[in-house]
Amino acid sequence: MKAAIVGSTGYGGVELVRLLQNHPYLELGTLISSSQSGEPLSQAYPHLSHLPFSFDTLEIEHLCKNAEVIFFATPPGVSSKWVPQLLEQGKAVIDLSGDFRLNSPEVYEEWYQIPSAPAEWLNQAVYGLSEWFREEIQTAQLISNPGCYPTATLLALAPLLQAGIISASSIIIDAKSGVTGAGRSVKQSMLYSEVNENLRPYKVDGHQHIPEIERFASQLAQEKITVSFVPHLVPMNRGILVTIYAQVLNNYTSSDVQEVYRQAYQEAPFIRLKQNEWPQTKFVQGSNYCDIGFHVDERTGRLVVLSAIDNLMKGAAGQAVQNANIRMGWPEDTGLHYVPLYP
Ligand SMILES: NC(=O)C1=CN([C@@H]2O[C@H](COP(=O)(O)OP(=O)(O)OC[C@H]3O[C@@H](n4cnc5c(N)ncnc54)[C@H](OP(=O)(O)O)[C@@H]3O)[C@@H](O)[C@H]2O)C=CC1
Ligand SMILES: CC(=O)N[C@@H](CCC(=O)OP(=O)(O)O)C(=O)O
Repeated sequence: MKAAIVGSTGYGGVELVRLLQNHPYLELGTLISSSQSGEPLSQAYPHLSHLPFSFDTLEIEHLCKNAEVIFFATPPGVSSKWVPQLLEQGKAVIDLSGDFRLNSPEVYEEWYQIPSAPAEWLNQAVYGLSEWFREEIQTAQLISNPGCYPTATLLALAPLLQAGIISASSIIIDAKSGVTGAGRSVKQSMLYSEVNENLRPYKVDGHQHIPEIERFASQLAQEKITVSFVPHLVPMNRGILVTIYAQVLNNYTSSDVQEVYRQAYQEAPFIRLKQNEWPQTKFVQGSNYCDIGFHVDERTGRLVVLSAIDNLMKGAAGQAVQNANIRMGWPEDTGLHYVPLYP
């Protein structure tokens, strides 16, 4: 099956190129760039000079002719303009951007500060948090891939919220990300000299992933949830670590929490429950795993949960391929087998 990648000059896009090279059922049909069309892939990424691809222009007819599934790895506000036309042509679309993750145009415009896709299209999107929306993904025409922070956060929180183990009003999320999370476009704040030897909190007064986390946490818990969420930029390329604090209800113990996670994820090939060491970004680098560990602090009555992912893999391209696999009825881990890197 042929795939198109729109935004293939970016970090999410090039990670999809890496993954599709080793996918037995998906092949690269066309790589789209709005700024470098006609240029060889190797010009943007010299390490890929073995692949005989040049970038193509973004046109509906070209996409439809060269792909059955289309990945958008573009900044906010791009996919919402193109996806409705592709859906009308019967194509399957997996969108890595935030354009279809919220169900209210007003909420999207408040947090993203740009025009939203129309509500009718927002309502067609299925949220691609693979482990929790598998059934819906199987028949979706438009899969809205989750944000990187919401992926790490919701995978850690969902089992606890469903089991009613934590107080829904007590959730605090302390999140850290590597710099590839900000994309490849040039920004002064992302210069080496600005980022290196620095630990930077940002968007402390409101990050666009808050409404996404709250929407799906509330849906999974079946009650309204608000969270405190503070992201930080860490001087490393890849990786997200979130540390979540919440009040434990009814004196639930460590073994209760362990059992809740075990049951939730016993058939989830990419969730690893850590018992003998804490999750770390290095242990998931380049992989589609989400490593989860926890500690029930009996002294304070609080649960601390740690969740680590690679932002470009489980947080973006890896989960997008996992969703394509689920959608097409292939084994969920097709093309995602991982040979660990260390150091
Ligand atoms: N980086 C990450 O860890 C994660 C990113 N995401 C989301 O995925 C999306 C892609 O992120 P990322 O790869 O990091 O971003 P990058 O900035 O690295 O890449 C985005 C690409 O989109 C293309 N693009 C820009 N403007 C347009 C336009 N108007 N029309 C068509 N294409 C355009 C650009 O390519 P060109 O100019 O060549 O067309 C660029 O290469 C974003 O929405 C991001 O928020 C989600 C989860 C994690
Ligand atoms: C380190 C860093 O800057 N990360 C980005 C993640 C962006 C992202 O993935 O945004 P959407 O998924 O909502 O489009 C940020 O915090 O804005």
